[in-house]
Amino acid sequence: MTSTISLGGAALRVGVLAVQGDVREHIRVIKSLGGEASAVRRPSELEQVEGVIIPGGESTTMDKLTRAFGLAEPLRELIREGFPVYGSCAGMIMLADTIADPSVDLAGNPQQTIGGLDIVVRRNAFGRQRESFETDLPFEELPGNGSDVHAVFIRAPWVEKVGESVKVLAQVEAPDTPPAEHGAHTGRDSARAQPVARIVAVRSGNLLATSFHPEVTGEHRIHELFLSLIAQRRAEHVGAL
Ligand SMILES: NC(=O)CC[C@H](N)C(=O)O
Repeated sequence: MTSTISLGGAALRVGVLAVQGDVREHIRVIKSLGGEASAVRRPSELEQVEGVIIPGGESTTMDKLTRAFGLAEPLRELIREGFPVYGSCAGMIMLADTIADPSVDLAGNPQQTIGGLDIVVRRNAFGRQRESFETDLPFEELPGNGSDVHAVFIRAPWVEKVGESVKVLAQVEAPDTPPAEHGAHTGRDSARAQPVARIVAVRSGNLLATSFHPEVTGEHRIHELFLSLIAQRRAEHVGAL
């Protein structure tokens, strides 16, 4: 497939944060769409790219390594300037301003995030019974024919609250489990619970986040949407010169 998302012939340059997690699949999808994709492990590598993907993985580890590699502060600064970032699963947690249930290390310090997205996320929110599942979801703002997205959720977070700047792009029906029972509810509990819609994809300006993993199913439209945010930003910058 050739990309329609390039400007002046130069491919869009996307970095994938490569301190931990599911890096290779994102690089493959961006390349298949005609973009340039590279792993980002050093602050200097951030200067080579026009947008960053924060992949799925384990947000506690990712937080520690992102700070240890000196990437957290430069990323925050870029986000303040409108730099496009897409976070998937643990990446969504890293972009959230607030974690409802952060993990706490032995010294009593809660995990941190890069932030920028005015949302509250809950980690591992779907509980044991639906720890990993797949489903088809309507998803707003996608390029193409508007058909549902096949979404794979792996110990995924959901978004519990969104600020005014945040647009909800997708929701999924899940049993209405009280927070105290997260991770511990039984089949009987969920049979009693009424399903409610949980937010699983959001966008705020150039920040995009999904609870699920589109990169493992051959679904490319979410990456295309992300590339279009980068292309738009490049056009604005060129226009401003
Ligand atoms: N697939 C994922 O990225 C899982 C995220 C993980 N549960 C976390 O809290 O970091």
